[in-house]
Amino acid sequence: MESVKEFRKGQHSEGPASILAIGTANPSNCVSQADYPDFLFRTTNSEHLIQLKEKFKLMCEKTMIRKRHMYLTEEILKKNPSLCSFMKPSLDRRQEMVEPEIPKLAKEAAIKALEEWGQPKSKITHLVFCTTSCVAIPGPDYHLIKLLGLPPSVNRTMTCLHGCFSGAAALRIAKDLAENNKGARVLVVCSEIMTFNFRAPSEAHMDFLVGQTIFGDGAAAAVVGADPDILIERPIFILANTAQAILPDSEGAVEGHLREFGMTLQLLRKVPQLIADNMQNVLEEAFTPIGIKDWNSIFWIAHPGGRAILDFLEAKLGLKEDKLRASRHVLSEYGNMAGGSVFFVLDDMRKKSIEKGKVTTGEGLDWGVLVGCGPGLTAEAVVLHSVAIDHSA
Ligand SMILES: CC(=O)CC(=O)SCCNC(=O)CCNC(=O)[C@H](O)C(C)(C)COP(=O)(O)OP(=O)(O)OC[C@H]1O[C@@H](n2cnc3c(N)ncnc32)[C@H](O)[C@@H]1OP(=O)(O)O
Repeated sequence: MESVKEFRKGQHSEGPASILAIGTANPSNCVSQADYPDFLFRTTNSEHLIQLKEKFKLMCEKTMIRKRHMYLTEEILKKNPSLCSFMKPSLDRRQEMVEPEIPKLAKEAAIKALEEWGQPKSKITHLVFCTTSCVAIPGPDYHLIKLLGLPPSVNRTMTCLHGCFSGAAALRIAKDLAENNKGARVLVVCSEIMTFNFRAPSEAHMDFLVGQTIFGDGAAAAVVGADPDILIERPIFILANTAQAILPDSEGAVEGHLREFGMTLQLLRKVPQLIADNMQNVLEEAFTPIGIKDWNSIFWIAHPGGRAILDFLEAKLGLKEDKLRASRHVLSEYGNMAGGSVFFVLDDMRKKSIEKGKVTTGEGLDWGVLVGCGPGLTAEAVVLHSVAIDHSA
């Protein structure tokens, strides 16, 4: 009989986990940022708040967001007036709406990732599902298994309410699963429809309004696995190392509580400063084993949390202007879609790297970092290694 030690040896992968495919999806309804103030103040009967609307217009302009996808349309809002008040009880309606939609949107992204991967879905062994938009049992992970027709034996992990660091956290979990279960193929999915955030404007609660200038709806999926069969699988980014930290003196900086009127949102103005001030330590923790200290020598997948966050990060770390290009592009085209955003950035980076004739998926560079910051404040970093691009293929 094999010893436990021998048996365990056979359970580990030989090499590190990689991202083998990426898919993204958004609701078809798309709102231009320039039109959003009219949309918000009209649908919430707030047109009389003339000064607040002017201020909101300016805030929208400063986000550097061009458009966002939103599940909520004027038609849906007309049928659900409780969402258009500031604080009327509306949690029931909000949850009833998103519970079926979160797995549906997740399915769209997952199908694209599975198609790119090109392998039978019966080979998926694990599912990591993240959302901050709904709470239900069984959760959207369960419904996604059914919608995709995945085997009922798939091992599920659901992370709820990790907000904007959930994408990075999901990759950390997927890496651990793939490297500790030989042959595992992990489907990672983040799906957000942020109806909790929509409400009438109030001058007394500006953080709600900041949320309404930046959040967008979207889902992203990836297939993660170690020891790829290079005849049939193509790694895109290798997951080399991970690190998570609660940032010092950041209590209450991003906070939310589920209440009868939806989710509260506390977003302190010092969020961009706090993230920027602490990023050096987060990066050192993640990159010390690799020996990299020059943050301009790596490619960047920063969570597009808001324009000010990217600006502060760039200034504090002395990053060259093009380092956050992919994050700024995703922010501009989709807004902040919480955890899924970093997968949109990864997708953009590998596609642009091919288009521009770069030698690797990381804009021609070898090493890179994916960072997400969210409630806590919690920062999560994933050290990535790019993969060579064969332009002759
Ligand atoms: C959900 C998660 O898990 C994690 C997340 O990603 S949470 C979201 C994280 N994102 C943020 O915190 C947003 C970061 N902020 C920004 O990008 C920018 O501040 C912004 C685009 C919203 C505005 O741009 P700006 O250059 O700061 O404009 P600025 O002129 O200084 O501010 C405009 C108005 O915004 C409002 N404002 C900005 N940040 C605010 C905040 N956190 N709370 C309340 N009001 C705020 C203020 O009313 C301000 O007007 P006054 O100066 O007259 O008070």
